[in-house]
Amino acid sequence: MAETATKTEKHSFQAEVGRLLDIVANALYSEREIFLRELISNAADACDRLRYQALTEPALLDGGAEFQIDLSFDEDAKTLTISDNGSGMTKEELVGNLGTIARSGTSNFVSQLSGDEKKDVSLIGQFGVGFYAAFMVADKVDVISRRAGEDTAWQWISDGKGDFTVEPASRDARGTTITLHMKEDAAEFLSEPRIANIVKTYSDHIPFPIKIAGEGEDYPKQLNAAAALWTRNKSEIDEQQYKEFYHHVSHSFDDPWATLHFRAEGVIEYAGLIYIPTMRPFDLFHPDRKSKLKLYVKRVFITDECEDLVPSWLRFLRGVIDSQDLPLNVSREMLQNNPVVAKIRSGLVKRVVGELSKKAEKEADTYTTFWDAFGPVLKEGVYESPEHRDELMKLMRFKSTSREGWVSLADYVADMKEGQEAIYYISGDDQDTLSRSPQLEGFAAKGIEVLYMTDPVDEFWIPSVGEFDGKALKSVTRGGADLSKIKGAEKEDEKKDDDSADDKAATETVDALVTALREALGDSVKDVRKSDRLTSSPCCLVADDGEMDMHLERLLKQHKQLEQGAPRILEINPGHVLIKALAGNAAGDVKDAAYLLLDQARIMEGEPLPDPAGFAQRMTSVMTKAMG
Ligand SMILES: Nc1ncnc2c1ncn2[C@@H]1O[C@H](COP(=O)(O)OP(=O)(O)OP(=O)(O)O)[C@@H](O)[C@H]1O
Repeated sequence: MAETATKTEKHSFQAEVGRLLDIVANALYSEREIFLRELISNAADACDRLRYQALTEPALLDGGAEFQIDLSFDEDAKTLTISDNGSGMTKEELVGNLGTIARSGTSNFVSQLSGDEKKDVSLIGQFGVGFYAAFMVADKVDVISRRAGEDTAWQWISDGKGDFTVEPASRDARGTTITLHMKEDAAEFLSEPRIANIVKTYSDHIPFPIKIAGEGEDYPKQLNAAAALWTRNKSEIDEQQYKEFYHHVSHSFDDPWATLHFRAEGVIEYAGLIYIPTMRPFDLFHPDRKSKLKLYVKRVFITDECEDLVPSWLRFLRGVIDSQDLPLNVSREMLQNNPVVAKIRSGLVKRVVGELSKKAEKEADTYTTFWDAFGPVLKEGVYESPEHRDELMKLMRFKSTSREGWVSLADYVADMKEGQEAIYYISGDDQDTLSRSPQLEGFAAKGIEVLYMTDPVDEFWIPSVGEFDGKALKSVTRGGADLSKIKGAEKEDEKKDDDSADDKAATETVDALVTALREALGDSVKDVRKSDRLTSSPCCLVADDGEMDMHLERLLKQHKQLEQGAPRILEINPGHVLIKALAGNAAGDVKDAAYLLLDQARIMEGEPLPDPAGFAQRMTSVMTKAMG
């Protein structure tokens, strides 16, 4: 930062802003007209913010309590101006808000931008470009802003190429004026019909008048309806208007998957216009898990940080709640543990869960797309809000070993094999790796469906629920798997015939091998036993009943929440040639083989080897012997 004699300060954009600006200027070319929607949206937010602040500090409104947004253009100078009398910004706010992307998770987001236009456009859709959209149409932008309650104004100027300057300026009253110096190829926007059309399309619902300057009696002419959309009758609102309001409140580009517009009347009174988005926002799993619903009181914006308004497992909802019962001067602190807010919350949850249940049944296809985006968040509700557990469990969908698409728990249960008493699942990081797990082999052979649990949250809700419809949820990597009771699709010739004399002898030698392995491995394992769940792999690891699932243990270790895991049970496949050969030689030294089997099972589990050097030595020795 350098200060010159004219008090002009030069600042560089945060690196992420630079990359974002490149993409905004180029990739979003076909949707350029949204620059105006973004700037009007910011102006409206600034008016909302000041209206709230003025509830406790009325002097902030000195100079005019009516809010409005003014547009004007000059064809000769090639400028378009958007001016508001909202909160305005201090010098620090100008530098901070228009030079960085302050939102959490941003660097992560920008690092995902690939330079591939198509992909980037959809990512930006989750993010919203906001103010930076100005550079889609302008090669220079200047912003003059004066914070309500302050005397000085500041001017911010940039060509969007890496840096910006800030210097003192003058402005008659509070608010912000943004002047866009339009690019040669953006002259089309310097026309009243074009501007009027864009405002009508995207910003009709903005609750403040948006006026365009001009000559004659009709001017300044109001271009929008300027009525809060949620206060209007459903019959007066078309789909496009609902969509545009969604874009405004959510700051995203996708379309809503569901729209709930309602009015609750009774003990308490409130209106709601709530949306379920189509796309997962990039910060859905940010640790603060905050909801972004906007709370209004009698049409005055209060806050979008009212955590009690909606449980965190519905934090993907966007939209507005407007209460008639809360006092206008409600402070954000008063909203905590507030009985009115609690009632709104419970009504809202009921409504949303009801809508989801309806859609799950009637629009099964789009419902699974919803589930794919937001299911992992809804699953949190199963253990956070036990009162909704039953309904939420019905809403759950899973990928499984037996089907292409998604399956509900009810459908899983309906398709269970004769003799099957549990709902089987396997948990891990991704379906592809899980599908190759040795523990699934016996289930696959019998055609028993196993659900994939690939969301970290699965490790929490499953133990808290334990069952569905009286059927226990059972991990295929934990406890004994007595599959013999289940009538499967196994081919006749693959069935074990335990009665033959040969097999009896084989069983005895395998038993001897189990004992030898147990001795060789000592405390490295909890036990060694014959497996019922393996068909083609020689061995695998499983957790004992009542012990922590192996995947959860790995997760906790990764997050340094657990130092030492419990020893596992090594299961061996009596039908495998390697095990048969070892069993024939059980009287010999099985130590190397025992550790190689154990390490192999660990590798398949994706677990680090505690003694990689020992593993390499044994491997080398076995290979040398095999070749010699
Ligand atoms: N007209 C304005 N008046 C006052 N503050 C403004 C105005 N325009 C922008 N700001 C400030 O600059 C910040 C950044 O704006 P920007 O549009 O980039 O992001 P945003 O509105 O927070 O979110 P999004 O990127 O999703 O639009 C705003 O949060 C606001 O604090």
